[in-house]
Amino acid sequence: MIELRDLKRSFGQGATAVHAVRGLSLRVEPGEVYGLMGPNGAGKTTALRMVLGLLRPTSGDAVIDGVSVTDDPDGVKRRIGLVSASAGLYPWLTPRETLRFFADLYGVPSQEAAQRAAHLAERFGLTEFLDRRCAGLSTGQTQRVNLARAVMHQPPAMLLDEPTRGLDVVGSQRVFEFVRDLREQQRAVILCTHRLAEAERFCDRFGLLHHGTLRHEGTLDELQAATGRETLTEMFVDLLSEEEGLAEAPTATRLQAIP
Ligand SMILES: Nc1ncnc2c1ncn2[C@@H]1O[C@H](COP(=O)(O)OP(=O)(O)OP(=O)(O)O)[C@@H](O)[C@H]1O
Repeated sequence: MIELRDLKRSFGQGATAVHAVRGLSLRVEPGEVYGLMGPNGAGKTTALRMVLGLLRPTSGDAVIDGVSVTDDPDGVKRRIGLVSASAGLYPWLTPRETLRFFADLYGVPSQEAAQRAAHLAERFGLTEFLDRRCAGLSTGQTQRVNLARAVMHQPPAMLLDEPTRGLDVVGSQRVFEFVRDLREQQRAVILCTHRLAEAERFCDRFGLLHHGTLRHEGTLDELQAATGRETLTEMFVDLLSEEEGLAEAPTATRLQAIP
């Protein structure tokens, strides 16, 4: 399970401080895919970096599978897998070496690591380029190695940050299958993406983040009932328009903030 407890993070101090995350609380159960959505600058990356133990919260905590990130950031790293569009691979390693390297990093015994690597290579179609240097791989091939690498240590929690960015239809489809597998394997998943239509299809529940606070949370049905809008895109337009004083929708159909 992933639990964020009143997580806050500011950068700088005084009048020029940026309050990137202003008290974020949410819970993702095993087998649930949670879409953490928000416009540019909403605070998604800052929140994910805190959950990963890469950035210390100003206050609050994130608890992964019972382990607190503020008490035991290394323990949390062992329990989380990350897939990020911006995470590169070591160019001088091959995919085979990459999988073994990450297995070592997470303390997976070598015989088990070899078995998992073989299984994942098969599952993600890496076999034909398993011994080629990662520097020469295409974007789609790199992402397949990234997906395999992220689950080498079989973490109970997964963070997916723009996992389909730069991928073609086939590459994106592979990511969706990966997400389905994660759900079936009872992992708790947070997915951040700007591709709202994709998110609607693949997430069980959503949190709409804006200026570092969760403005709405629920299943798509619940969000539709609360906002009077059909799609996440319409909800986002409302959210942004509201802020800029451009909203023309009558009050009853405009978004209601979480108290
Ligand atoms: N290291 C930093 N120093 C100062 N400000 C920062 C830092 N990191 C993030 N911010 C600010 O915090 C706010 C939230 O940024 P963040 O990257 O978390 O947003 P995001 O929702 O991930 O945006 P995007 O969708 O564009 O990636 C932004 O105003 C950003 O400029």
